[in-house]
Amino acid sequence: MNKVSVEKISKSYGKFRALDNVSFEVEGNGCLVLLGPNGAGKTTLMKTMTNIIRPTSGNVKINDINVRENPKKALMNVGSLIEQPEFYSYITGYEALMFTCMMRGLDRKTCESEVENLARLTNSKGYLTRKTREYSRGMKQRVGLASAMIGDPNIIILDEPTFGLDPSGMKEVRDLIIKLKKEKLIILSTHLLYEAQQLADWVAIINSGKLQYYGEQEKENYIEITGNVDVKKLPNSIDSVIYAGQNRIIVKKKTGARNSEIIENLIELGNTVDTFNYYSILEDLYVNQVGMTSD
Ligand SMILES: Nc1ncnc2c1ncn2[C@@H]1O[C@H](COP(=O)(O)OP(=O)(O)OP(=O)(O)O)[C@@H](O)[C@H]1O
Repeated sequence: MNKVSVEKISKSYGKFRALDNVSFEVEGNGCLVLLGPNGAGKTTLMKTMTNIIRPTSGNVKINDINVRENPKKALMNVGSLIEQPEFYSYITGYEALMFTCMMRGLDRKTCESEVENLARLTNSKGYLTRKTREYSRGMKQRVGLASAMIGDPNIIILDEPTFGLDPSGMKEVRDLIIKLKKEKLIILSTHLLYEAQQLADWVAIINSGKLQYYGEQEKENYIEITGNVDVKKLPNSIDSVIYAGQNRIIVKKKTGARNSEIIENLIELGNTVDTFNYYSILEDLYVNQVGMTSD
């Protein structure tokens, strides 16, 4: 079972409410992406999940075990990377990983092969023997990611995992998460909607400490069609029109409707179709929930 239950979590810093009665439950394998503007409360939420801070009220349960009451048991199978990873500057990345691994109760030999394997996965092998004070932000991030994966946890919580990485590094990490989420529950925050579109099975949008939206990412239900399409001549396989402009419409298709069938029907009804592609409504959803920064 991989389950995280956030129950009515609030967190105040003095009079300021960083989190306000946030509740949701995520269960299964896949990736939950937390979205929201700077200062929305994403990191604070992840810190309550991993027992780094105590919520003012509410509970987080991992696999039904209360993180506050029984942190060791609740977090036994959880790996995390919260905020920017910092290491003692006088140790090497290898030593930092070995230390974390041994803290997890694994013997030296297992730790050596584990660190070797994670160094390969995160592409950090080339500099692991250097002191961490010499690391760039991206190098630290990769070692931090490796550290979050030590012991092969079933649940991994990552605060902006691609922050500071170069474009190839970002892709490597995204590919790694796509692989990991097949058999784990990943919870991550990001500001990159493209990343969220690629990774998310579920999306939570947080704004000013409140959960504004929680739902599945309906990746395959929305279609963008360009061509000469008349909204009065749409087949039954289309559920609703989200946007209609000149030569471009965005529609929600009916569950189970096949794309080839929709295209055929559109043409039979006298429309012309130039392009037909999946459309992510995540950006529309985000802007609807959060508004533009200049609002
Ligand atoms: N220790 C603290 N003391 C006082 N206020 C804090 C503290 N930590 C966080 N905050 C405030 O709580 C709010 C939420 O911060 P948080 O770091 O959770 O946001 P975030 O959504 O992760 O932002 P970002 O996307 O910029 O990383 C912010 O207004 C922040 O200033």
